[in-house]
Amino acid sequence: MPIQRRKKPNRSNEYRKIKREQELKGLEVLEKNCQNLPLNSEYESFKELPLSLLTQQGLQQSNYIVMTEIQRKAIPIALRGRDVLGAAKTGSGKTLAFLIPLIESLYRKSWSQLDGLGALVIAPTRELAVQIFEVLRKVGRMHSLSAGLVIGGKNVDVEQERINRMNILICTPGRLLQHMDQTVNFKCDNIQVLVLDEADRILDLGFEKTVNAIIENLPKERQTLMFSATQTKSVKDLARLSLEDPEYVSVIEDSENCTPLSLSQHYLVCELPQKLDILFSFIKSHLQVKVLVFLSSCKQVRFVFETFCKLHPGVPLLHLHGKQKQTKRLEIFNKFSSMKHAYLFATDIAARGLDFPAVDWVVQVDAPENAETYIHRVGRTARYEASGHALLFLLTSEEQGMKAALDKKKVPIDKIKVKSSKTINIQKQLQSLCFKDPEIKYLGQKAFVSYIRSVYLQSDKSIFKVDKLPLEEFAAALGLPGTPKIKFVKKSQSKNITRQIPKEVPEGDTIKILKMNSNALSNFDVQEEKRKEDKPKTKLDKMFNRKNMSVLADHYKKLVDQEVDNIMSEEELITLKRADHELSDELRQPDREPLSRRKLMKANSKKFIIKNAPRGKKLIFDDDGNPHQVYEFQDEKDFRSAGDILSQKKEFLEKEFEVMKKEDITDKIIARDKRQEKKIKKKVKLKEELAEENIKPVVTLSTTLPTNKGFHEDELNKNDERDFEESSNEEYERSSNKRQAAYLSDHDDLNDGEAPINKKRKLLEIEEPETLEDQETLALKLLNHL
Ligand SMILES: Nc1ncnc2c1ncn2[C@@H]1O[C@H](COP(=O)(O)OP(=O)(O)OP(=O)(O)O)[C@@H](O)[C@H]1O
Repeated sequence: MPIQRRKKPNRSNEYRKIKREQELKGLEVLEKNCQNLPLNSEYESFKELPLSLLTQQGLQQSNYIVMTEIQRKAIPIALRGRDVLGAAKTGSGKTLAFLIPLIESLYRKSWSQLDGLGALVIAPTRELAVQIFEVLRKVGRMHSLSAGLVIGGKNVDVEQERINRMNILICTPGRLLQHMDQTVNFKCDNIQVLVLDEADRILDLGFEKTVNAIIENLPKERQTLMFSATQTKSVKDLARLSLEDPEYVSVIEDSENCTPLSLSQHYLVCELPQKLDILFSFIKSHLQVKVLVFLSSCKQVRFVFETFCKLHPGVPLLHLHGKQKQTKRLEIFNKFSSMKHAYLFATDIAARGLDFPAVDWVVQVDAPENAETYIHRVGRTARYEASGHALLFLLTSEEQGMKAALDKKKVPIDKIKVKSSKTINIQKQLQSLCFKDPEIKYLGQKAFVSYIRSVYLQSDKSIFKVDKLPLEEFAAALGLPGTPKIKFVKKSQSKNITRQIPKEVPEGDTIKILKMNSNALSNFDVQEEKRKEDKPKTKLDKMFNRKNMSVLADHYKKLVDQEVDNIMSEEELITLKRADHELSDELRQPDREPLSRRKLMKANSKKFIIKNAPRGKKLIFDDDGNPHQVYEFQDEKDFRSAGDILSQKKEFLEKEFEVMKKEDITDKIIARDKRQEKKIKKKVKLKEELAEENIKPVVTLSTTLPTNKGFHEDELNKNDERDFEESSNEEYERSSNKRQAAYLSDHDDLNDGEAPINKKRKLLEIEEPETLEDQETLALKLLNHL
């Protein structure tokens, strides 16, 4: 009797099974508790909520114990799976209010890497996305979910490789849409939770179309959470479209004002030329503090930063704006976060969501575009339970309009007076800096133009009045020897100028300029009379118009000749809202003016053609003989600023290794195809030769011999083909495995299963010939055999 073996109990398997059952039971209970969570209870701490142990541990280790008001109200609703539209003051903890439900939702669904992307968080700026990512890393540290940051400014290929492995993505809208369009296998059809942080800003930045396109790519059955400190009509419109029966949670409406109670807010009224004197005096009298200073454009920020650094105020100065490289921006963000006493000059890039710890003051040297931006800017101080101060500089012409806008938004702000006796005048120092350093002068000119333009572009004309600005005095206050040329022309003349929009401008931007001209040019237009300017008037103008002049000529050209270009390149302007963020690179062809006969003849003259013929470009050839532009190669300064040499080298080698790997695969495929082609040719030739000698070829895999009687030639050929297919599929792994062939004489009997050698048959096992040597050996063997 056969002995029946008893199966050994596999302890680890059983243990795992029991554990899994317990986990599932735990998840069921958690789900039930969430669904039955009473919403009107006054929860105080996170412990009172039905959260997973892993989240509880993450919160505890990050010192998040007691909930803030928005967390108390929003988290229970979101845990029940409802959509939430949340509004709460700056610094009140909205980030956790959406991150906790997001993590818990995926956890309760036992989300794993196999399930793919489960949650998306969209933020308006890269810095904010990085910050959210850091909070997620802190509170989600005990979970095994994978999370990635998709924010642009980095290599798309690297992101493309990793993006498909993520469960949670924190991203900026443009880059996310780019991946949706370009990344193979990037799937969003399993998304469970979508978060839009600072939704109003996303829309303000002109990302409405992008967000709509993203939402269209997401499954309808999902939870959507939208948060901001300010809610605009456009957010409510978006909420109506993308949220399903949302719960509106607001802790602003209940309170008397919409800024933190621990924030003291003041404004002062001054004239434009006094602004920098007052700012410098403020810095000199507040050295032991951490201050965020807002200015209206990148050029303003750069000029104030560069000049104030040279004036040595006695406190570290930093600057942050959108024209800096991403790595630099993050470096400054981290540096300012870690510093105790410092001044950061910034554009509105730092206005939203950023959580710099312990900022004492927010000083707004240039007025915000509206009350919402004011609320977000001052929200960088007095965060969570800290206190803070805010100071706003207003021009006399701005006071009434801005005060009314702030009152309407319930912003408690008091007026203070500036003691002129205590103000330090820095005009002479700035003049001397501009005189000594053309770069500073150039920056000053650009700062001047960009400020005037930013005022001109503001949409709220009840606050911003460009015609009230004292231009000459302002230029002098910046230390400039003269007032940069910004001509104000009448509306009719501006029409001509808009037709001369350069080719390179994308269609969206063109529309934007046209719109601006049509609604904002009732009295003035910040354009110069292009036609007149085309002809150099004075010797100086001629000199400046000559190419290859010093840097100043270019600066002059940029300031005077290319005002239109400048307007369009200034993306950082507060009110310059991008009309179209689609990834299309269609360019608009400008309308061209008809040429006169004289001009036409001139254009066709030989001299003109030779003079204007395209010049050859200097190219550098690499090792493979491919040409490159000289400036494709990075200059040393850029190279050094990109990080230390070793890590750059490592990164470079890794990238090149990836490229080599891909190239290797292509080479292998080409080589394989060539080999196969060669083999087929040889086989056909061999078959013909054998047919002449009355021998039939039978090709088998090395170990098997056919046992069926009556293998017809067709079948043999089929077998032959299949063999090739197998070989092609396994080529990479088994390219060294050689197949063997057996050649049988026509009257050999293969039927009876006996060893064919016993029969009167000629069996010869040889290796498939691959090289010339193999072929010679095969020919010899065949000759011997015959
Ligand atoms: N429950 C909590 N306990 C302790 N600190 C908290 C809690 N919730 C949030 N914070 C802290 O409060 C600060 C502000 O939080 P957060 O950045 O989420 O605010 P916010 O409402 O998103 O602000 P903003 O509107 O400016 O984006 C952060 O430093 C955060 O660590």
